[in-house]
Amino acid sequence: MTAITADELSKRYTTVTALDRVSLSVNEGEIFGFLGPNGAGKSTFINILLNFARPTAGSVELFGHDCQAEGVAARDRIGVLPEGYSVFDRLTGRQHIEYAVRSKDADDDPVEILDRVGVRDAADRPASDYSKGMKQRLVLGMSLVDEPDLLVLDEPTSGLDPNGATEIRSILRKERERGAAIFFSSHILEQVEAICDRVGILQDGELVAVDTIEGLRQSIGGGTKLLIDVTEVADATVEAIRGVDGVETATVRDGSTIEVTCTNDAKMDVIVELQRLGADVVNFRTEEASLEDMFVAYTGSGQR
Ligand SMILES: Nc1ncnc2c1ncn2[C@@H]1O[C@H](COP(=O)(O)OP(=O)(O)OP(=O)(O)O)[C@@H](O)[C@H]1O
Repeated sequence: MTAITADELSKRYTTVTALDRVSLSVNEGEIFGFLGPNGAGKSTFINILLNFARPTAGSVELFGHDCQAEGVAARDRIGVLPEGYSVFDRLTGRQHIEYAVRSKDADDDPVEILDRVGVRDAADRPASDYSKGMKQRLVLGMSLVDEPDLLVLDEPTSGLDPNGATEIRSILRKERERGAAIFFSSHILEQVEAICDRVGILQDGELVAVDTIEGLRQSIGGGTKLLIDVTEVADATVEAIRGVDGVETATVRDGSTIEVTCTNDAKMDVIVELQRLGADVVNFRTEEASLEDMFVAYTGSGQR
């Protein structure tokens, strides 16, 4: 059974189409990255999952239960880390988890959960004393109560430093190991690339791509990135490279490196074109396309 199944899901506000016929499925036990720039519609999708908003058309199910018509049953097997969550300043970490255990009518050991999210040593301190990373892990811990089969996380690593983000990712990997599916929204590409089995890219409410990272790489033509160091870069040279068959993007990095994403077959054509234009090539090397390169190729926009 799939964890999430969206079928032609649309949401229109008065003047904005926040979601435009989005169809996707998230399998049990996979980490799915839901990626898109600000305003793409990620939170709207999650709000409909949680029945905080109703779709204008289409539907979405959690474990076979319609999120609107059978909201309670749909949410029964999920844990949620909402965007912009807050903690209760006067309650300790332990009291937060105890609260979640009671409200889910579960029987988890709060200390074991605090241990899993790395705040066991601070169990009896008020949450107001916690760092941002600790607060984030504490709220993540609340979402882990009752062993949910799906975790829905809205920007779980936003505002964290790289160490904080790494800690969250390692907790999520352990959740996947025990069989949970994870739906993870983010506009930070590195976060998604580092952990997700599959990625969906949302742009202006439309799902423009959904695939494994490797699959996305293949579909932008093998996804090779060519880095060419030249003594001088002329705009006309970069423009001419963009015109070579098989080239997706060509940009200038650090003033003297031309960065080209292209199919494997186009690599030599790019070098030949540079020679034809009289560019003085000092060095060239290849890299695999990153998720950011793919994001640019799919949405035509930069990161953040
Ligand atoms: N309640 C609302 N009323 C009107 N428009 C809304 C409402 N909620 C969201 N929108 C609009 O819908 C679009 C999608 O917003 P949404 O918050 O889902 O995007 P997002 O991808 O989560 O963005 P971010 O990464 O900034 O959180 C935006 O244009 C937003 O302004």
